[in-house]
Amino acid sequence: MTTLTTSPLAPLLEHLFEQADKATSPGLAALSREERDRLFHSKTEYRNFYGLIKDLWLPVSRRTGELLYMLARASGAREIVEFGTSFGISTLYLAAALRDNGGGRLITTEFEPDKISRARQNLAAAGLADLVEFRQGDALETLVADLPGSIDLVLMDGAKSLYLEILYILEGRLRQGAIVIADDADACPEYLGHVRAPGRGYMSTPFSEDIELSMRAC
Ligand SMILES: C[S@@+](CC[C@H](N)C(=O)[O-])C[C@H]1O[C@@H](n2cnc3c(N)ncnc32)[C@H](O)[C@@H]1O
Repeated sequence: MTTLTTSPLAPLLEHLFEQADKATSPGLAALSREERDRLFHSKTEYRNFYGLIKDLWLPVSRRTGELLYMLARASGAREIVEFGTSFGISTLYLAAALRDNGGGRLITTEFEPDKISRARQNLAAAGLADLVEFRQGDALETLVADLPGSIDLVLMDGAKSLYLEILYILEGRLRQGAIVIADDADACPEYLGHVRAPGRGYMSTPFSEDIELSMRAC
């Protein structure tokens, strides 16, 4: 029996994935494919882009969620940082792993206030709110202070154009053996270039559904 596979979390996740599937975005529908692509990759207009599509949940898949839970459990993670909370689906998987590891802290950050508020409710409904510290604002600002001295696991799932900048902020605190999971990493070639380059201190491999799985090796 695990927190992930039992009530209240298991039925809650089913319900949330159903809700996520139903969400639509007038903001996204109004954008041309070219404009969508440009904003998605922009390093300066990501705030505008995610504001336009704020009705979408954009959650990790169930498989990726299970992978997050397994990686956090297998590594015995106690200190986790998440970039990109949205409605808190990935947060639920990671917080469940912390609970089953015996406790810890998950710092998660999101700039849409309505999303943070819904994520808070979801974590409370799962009985996992005590493990999560929500930081509202741009991760480039919210993650620069008050971080754990040693980070065990990072999930990158916010604006793809910022993955490398966020990694630079966290890098000095990653413990040896720390795991970094980057969702939709193909959208961020400069990030992939860094974690895959010899001599940068990582082992890294593409893994499942557009994930880059990296480990801080030294
Ligand atoms: C792909 S969604 C995250 C999905 C979430 N991890 C889940 O599985 O439910 C990306 C989220 O990151 C947020 N975001 C993007 N860039 C951000 C930034 N620089 N700072 C804070 N939040 C950001 C967006 O508003 C959006 O809600």
